[in-house]
Amino acid sequence: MSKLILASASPRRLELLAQIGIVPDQVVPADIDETPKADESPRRLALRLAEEKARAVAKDNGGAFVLAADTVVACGQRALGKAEDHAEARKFLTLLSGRRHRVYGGMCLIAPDGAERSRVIETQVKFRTLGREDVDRYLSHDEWMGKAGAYAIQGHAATFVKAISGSYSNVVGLSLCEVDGLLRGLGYQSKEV
Ligand SMILES: Cc1cn([C@H]2C[C@H](O)[C@@H](COP(=O)(O)OP(=O)(O)OP(=O)(O)O)O2)c(=O)[nH]c1=O
Repeated sequence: MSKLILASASPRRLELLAQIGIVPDQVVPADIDETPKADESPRRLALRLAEEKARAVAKDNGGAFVLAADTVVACGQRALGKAEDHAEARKFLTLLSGRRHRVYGGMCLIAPDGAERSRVIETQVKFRTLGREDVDRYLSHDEWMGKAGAYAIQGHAATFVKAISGSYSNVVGLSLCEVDGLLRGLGYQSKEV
């Protein structure tokens, strides 16, 4: 049996893993700087942040599998992380209104022997046109907080989604298809399965 550490403060990621019977032995959020680098694409950003989170936690936790992820919403070449405040959340939602955007899920797994595997999963999401009253109503609740792009597809923002192509769980925070493959690929043995 292997020890698994989830390097994430996201309750969504814990819930998603529970959905497939994976219960991490420990949750250790990684405290890293999530500022994008100059000219860094949203895809590269999601990958780099997932890797940095995993490495930061693995450094102090030998003998365990360490799993980390990062979600970035991309509109054109613009990366939308978590909105800082109401005004920025409004800006993000207005930008996404009526458009197709991409959600990049970076994921990184480090094995006890130091082997590291990472990947980025892309999901395309098309929003319907959002009127001012849609945005006002959405922002009157806290759902936008702490979510890349200032929306939660698993919440009320489901009503914004006209079409989705690719992994749904990737948008929520962790592609279950890919994480299962990654864990099996590096030899993680779950207690549950
Ligand atoms: C687009 C979208 C994002 N999200 C969430 C997933 C992530 O938790 C969050 C993006 O921020 P992240 O920086 O990826 O994750 P986090 O800060 O919540 O946790 P940690 O860095 O410790 O792992 O947005 C949703 O819950 N629903 C959605 O529809």
